[in-house]
Amino acid sequence: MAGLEARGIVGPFALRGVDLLVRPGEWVALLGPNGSGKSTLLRVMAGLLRPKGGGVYLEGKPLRAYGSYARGRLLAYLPQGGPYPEGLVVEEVVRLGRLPYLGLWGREGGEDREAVAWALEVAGAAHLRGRFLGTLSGGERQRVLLARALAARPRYLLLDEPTTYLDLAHQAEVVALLRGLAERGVGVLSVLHDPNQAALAHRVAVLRDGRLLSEGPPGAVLTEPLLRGLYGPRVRVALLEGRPHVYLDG
Ligand SMILES: Nc1ncnc2c1ncn2[C@@H]1O[C@H](COP(=O)(O)OP(=O)(O)OP(=O)(O)O)[C@@H](O)[C@H]1O
Repeated sequence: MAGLEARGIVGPFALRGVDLLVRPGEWVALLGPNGSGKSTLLRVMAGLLRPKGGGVYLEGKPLRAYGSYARGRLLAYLPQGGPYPEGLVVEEVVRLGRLPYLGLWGREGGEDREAVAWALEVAGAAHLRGRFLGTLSGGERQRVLLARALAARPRYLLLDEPTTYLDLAHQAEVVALLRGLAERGVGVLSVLHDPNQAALAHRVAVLRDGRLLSEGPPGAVLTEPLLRGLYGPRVRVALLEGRPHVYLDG
């Protein structure tokens, strides 16, 4: 079956039985309070953490049955924090994203160079290509790491808070990019804290205390009762052009 699927994930840490399916061609935003298990779920779905119960399936096959290069060609993961390869030049960092195609000693071909150039361009990092990663601002670095994930041209993209460190204009660009990638067939799962960014996704999944509280189209999930339950009684939701717009009263 097409898709990246978490089935009955229990543990590690907070997760208490989570089912989530990300299909090619859709962007799912994962929302939830601090400590609810979002990053843990993403790392489990990227194959970086082993669940205590349940399993992850990539295109119908258990994720752990894939070798790391085969998995890396299908699925890319953008972590929330470091460590960062600070001593590398941006272009080298992004080329690391091609590792699943090259192996450790592989020779780079035209397709690899094209993918790196494309990823730098769409992540808005092409002008940084000659800079050392360690000299960049937080937002610039974030765009380079996004480019590294894109360079694999993955079928599934898992992103942990991809808009952190970005200024307002770049946040909007990344959000538009996620939607655009999904529209070109990529399955995107992104942890986001801003419900107004999540409102632009095709589907929103909400985690609380390690369980999936709600899942569906943004208009059905991002309601006042649900958001007040998560973030307190001051939350208000207005509809702007048919989409929920979330703000705090007073
Ligand atoms: N390595 C670890 N060892 C022990 N507990 C951990 C570990 N990693 C995460 N946890 C715990 O698991 C729970 C979920 O953490 P997780 O990082 O998945 O939450 P989150 O929803 O991504 O939070 P945030 O919004 O703050 O990033 C937290 O209570 C956290 O303390």
